[in-house]
Amino acid sequence: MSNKKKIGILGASGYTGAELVRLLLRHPKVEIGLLTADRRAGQMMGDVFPQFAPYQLPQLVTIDSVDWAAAGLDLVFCALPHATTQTVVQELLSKAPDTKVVDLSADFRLTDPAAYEKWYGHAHHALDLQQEAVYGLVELYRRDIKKARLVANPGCYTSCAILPLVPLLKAKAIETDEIVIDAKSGMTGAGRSAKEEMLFSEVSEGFHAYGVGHHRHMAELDQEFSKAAGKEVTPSFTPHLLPINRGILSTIYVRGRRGRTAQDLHAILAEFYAKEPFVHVLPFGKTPQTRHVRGSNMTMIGVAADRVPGRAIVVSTLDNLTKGASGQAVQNMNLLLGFAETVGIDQPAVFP
Ligand SMILES: NC(=O)C1=CN([C@@H]2O[C@H](COP(=O)(O)OP(=O)(O)OC[C@H]3O[C@@H](n4cnc5c(N)ncnc54)[C@H](OP(=O)(O)O)[C@@H]3O)[C@@H](O)[C@H]2O)C=CC1
Ligand SMILES: CC(=O)N[C@@H](CCC(=O)OP(=O)(O)O)C(=O)O
Repeated sequence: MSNKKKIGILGASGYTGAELVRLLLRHPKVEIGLLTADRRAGQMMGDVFPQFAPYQLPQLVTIDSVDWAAAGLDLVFCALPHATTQTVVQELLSKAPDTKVVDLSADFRLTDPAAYEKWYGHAHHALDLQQEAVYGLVELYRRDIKKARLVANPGCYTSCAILPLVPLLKAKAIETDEIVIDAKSGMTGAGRSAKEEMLFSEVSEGFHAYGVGHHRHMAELDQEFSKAAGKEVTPSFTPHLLPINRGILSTIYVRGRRGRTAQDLHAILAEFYAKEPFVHVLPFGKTPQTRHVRGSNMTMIGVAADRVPGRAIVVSTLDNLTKGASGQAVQNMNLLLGFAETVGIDQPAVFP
């Protein structure tokens, strides 16, 4: 009998679900025991994504057909649309309370029920689980994640901004009311379901901002920044849609506090992440590109001086499907199941 841990992926026919399959196929300590889909239930992964055709994988089934108590799953990844997730996770944990869950949606990321209701437009349906969930950004919450049952994997834009900014806020090294995050994402960030505004002809050869002044990731940024600073922080944040498949790059403008220079801010980040396997701080003045992290679980951060006295420019990049979603989720799984943190996710970016 295999002593590998048995893993389920809900929403395996979507982009983050498929990225989980890609990563777990190379993971030596787990086997995939369940894959679910909605419209594509009944198909094989190789029918939906031909790159998986050579691999032995379970057939895609509906969530309703799963008997959670009998499934014998050690851990379930939930890669479903927002709001669908809450009732599914509630049902799963009521029938199989020892199963660990890593949820990739936003359903359990916000600790304040009022903030959830405000930003997502409806009351939360599983408030007890919302309170139980641990925010799954490993570099900041490693100790809590190891003890958790339900982990709320962070958003992709938010990871790309929280990783560079939280150490600076914790060190009280930047002014909290002058943070500007100018973020750009590739199109897989929007998921695989067909949407008119995501057609090639609507996005290629162009570039635009969206969610201007009201994107829901602001709630997550406010939560994590305020916690780090010990006071309310509301940054400016504007997402843009890039006509590329994978990658987020954020250009972040900050002002050093009490005479802190850009070099001081760089030193804080370099020290904070010196031992982290998935965050790389570049030498001062150098900035990363999305292609340096494509397909890897790495976040790259660069810091440079602004010509405006007292200000610094921080550039941060990650792959939205990997460190921004499924790679981060596997990093969480490794902690939850007691594996070394880097197993299965230590490959470098694809080249070129
Ligand atoms: N894409 C990204 O970069 C990131 C995504 N996320 C979050 O991860 C989650 C998944 O995103 P993503 O993979 O992009 O989404 P996709 O739209 O690509 O995939 C959604 C998956 O959920 C299934 N599904 C849809 N509706 C239902 C339903 N009502 N009941 C059961 N299953 C359903 C789909 O099945 P079928 O294919 O059969 O319709 C598909 O497998 C979302 O909450 C998203 O916000 C988080 C960070 C980054
Ligand atoms: C390019 C694009 O559309 N990106 C998505 C965010 C990515 C994501 O999935 O974040 P959540 O998990 O919080 O939904 C958006 O702006 O809605």
